[in-house]
Amino acid sequence: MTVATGKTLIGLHALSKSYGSHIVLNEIDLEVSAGEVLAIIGPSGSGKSTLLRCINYLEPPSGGTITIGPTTINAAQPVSRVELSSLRRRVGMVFQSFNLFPHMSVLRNVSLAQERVLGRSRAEADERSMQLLSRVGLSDKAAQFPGRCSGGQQQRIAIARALALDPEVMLFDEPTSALDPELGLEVLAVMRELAESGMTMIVVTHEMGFAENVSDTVMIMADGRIVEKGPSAEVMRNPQHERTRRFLRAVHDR
Ligand SMILES: Nc1ncnc2c1ncn2[C@@H]1O[C@H](COP(=O)(O)OP(=O)(O)OP(=O)(O)O)[C@@H](O)[C@H]1O
Repeated sequence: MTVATGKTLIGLHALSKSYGSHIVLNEIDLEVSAGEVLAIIGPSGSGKSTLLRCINYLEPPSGGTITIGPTTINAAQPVSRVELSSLRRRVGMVFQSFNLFPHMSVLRNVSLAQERVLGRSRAEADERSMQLLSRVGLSDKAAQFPGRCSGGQQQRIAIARALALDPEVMLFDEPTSALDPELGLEVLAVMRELAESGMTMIVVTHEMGFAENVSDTVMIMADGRIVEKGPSAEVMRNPQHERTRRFLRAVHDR
C-alpha cells in the first residue's frame, strides 16, 4: 500500500480511440489520485497500451477529455505544441523496450532532456542525473554506454531518465516484458521503491505479483472497456466479474 492522498490527479472522461471502424477504447472514465499506483491488466489486444499512449498523447484520442492536475485537454479540439510539450513533461513514460541513445553515455542519456526541456545547465543536469542513477542503483555505470549494460540495468536507466524531468505521474508499459525474470525483479524493486516514495503510477503489466502486492488499485480491461476496478487485494483475490475470473484463471494456468 502506498501513499495515495485521495486528491484526483488524473481524470479521463469518455476517452475513446478508434482505428477506422475498430473501436479500441470505448468511452473510458477513470480517476487516479495523487500517490495512487494503478495496475492495468487484461488480455492481449484489450487496449491497455493504447490507453497509456492516449494519456500522454503519443496516440491522439478520438474523443473524450484528459485532465491532469489543473489542465484539461479535449480530444475534439486541436492541441497546440505548447500544450503537448507541457503534458509530456508532466507525464513520464517507460516502455517495454528501453529506447536509450546507444552512442551516449548513461549519464548523458539521463541528463540530455533536462538541459533541452527544463533548461538546466549541464552541471545541474549531471548532478541530478547522478542522484537518480544512485537511486536506481547504477551510479557506477554513469560513464559507460548503454550497450554495455544488462537489459535490467538499461530499463533502470530509462526510469532514471523519465524521472529526471520531475514528472507528476509515471506511466509504465509492460516494463519487464522484454527481460529475463531475474532482471525483471531488479526493475520491479525500483518500481516498488518509487511507489512507496509516493509517485503516482499507472502500470500496464503482466506481473500479477506487482498488481497484487505493490499497486493500490487494479483495473481489468477487455475489449476496450474497464471490466472491473478496485482495491488490488479485493480484485485479485475475489474478482466480481466472470471476465476477470476467466482472465486470472488463464494467467494462473499459463
Ligand atoms: N496503430 C494501430 N493501428 C491499428 N490498430 C492498432 C494500432 N495500435 C493498436 N491497434 C489495435 O488496437 C487493439 C488494442 O491494442 P493494444 O496494444 O492497446 O492492446 P494491449 O491490451 O496493450 O495488448 P498487449 O497486452 O498484447 O500489449 C489491438 O487490436 C491492436 O491491434
